[in-house]
Amino acid sequence: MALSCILTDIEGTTSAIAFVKETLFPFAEAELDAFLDAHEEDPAVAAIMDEVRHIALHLEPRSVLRTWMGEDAKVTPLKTLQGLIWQAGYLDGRLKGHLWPDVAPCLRAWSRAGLQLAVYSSGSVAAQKLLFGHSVAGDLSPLFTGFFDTKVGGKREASSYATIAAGLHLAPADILFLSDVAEELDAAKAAGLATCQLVREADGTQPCDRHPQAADFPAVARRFGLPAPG
Ligand SMILES: CSCCC(=O)C(=O)COP(=O)(O)O
Ligand SMILES: [Mg+2]
Repeated sequence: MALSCILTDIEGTTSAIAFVKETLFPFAEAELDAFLDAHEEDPAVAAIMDEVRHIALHLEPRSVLRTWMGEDAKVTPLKTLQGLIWQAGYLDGRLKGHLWPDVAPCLRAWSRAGLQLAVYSSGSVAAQKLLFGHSVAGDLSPLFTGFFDTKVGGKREASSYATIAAGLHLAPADILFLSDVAEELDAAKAAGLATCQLVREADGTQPCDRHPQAADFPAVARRFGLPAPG
């Protein structure tokens, strides 16, 4: 199998689920009202609020956003807004993007070897760039040539992966998708991508025997014959 691109999920794959659920999400929830009071008139924020009103007709938009936050709903306007709120936290140092220690060395080795790297997360593209740009391992954003979010579709829909492959100008079979979530891997496999489930003990991932499994990124490298850090 000649892979030319690694497409990676974030939560549960490069980064701890606890970082997303216990740091990022509470940060956005705590800052929501202050952020909206200060920025509701900004065109980007006004467009998000219009989208919320369009989806949840007749409901109070701030309450809708809080309900979605409570449900961890992967709704594009919420994910876009969270990214805008996190920006201030990353820029003033209150937030630092968590990465498991095995991740950055492998990403660097894979990029050095000429593999393309791309991200597909429910978090907005802006949020992805912030996490990798302000990560515990430094600024990794230049390693990536593609960032994809729910604007290409949901992560459990095969068509999203076909859209990503087309966006990267690659055949689906050239791309290896890494994720902890079986339904996302099923969708990627249905679109023709190679798949590998990250089963991270610390995250309590449920193993799925429909896909190759790896405990960390070096195990992905061994399983797929990819370069490993020297
Ligand atoms: C860009 S980090 C924030 C991740 C996020 O908002 C989220 O909902 C988790 O999505 P993922 O697709 O990475 O599981
Ligand atoms: Mg995940």
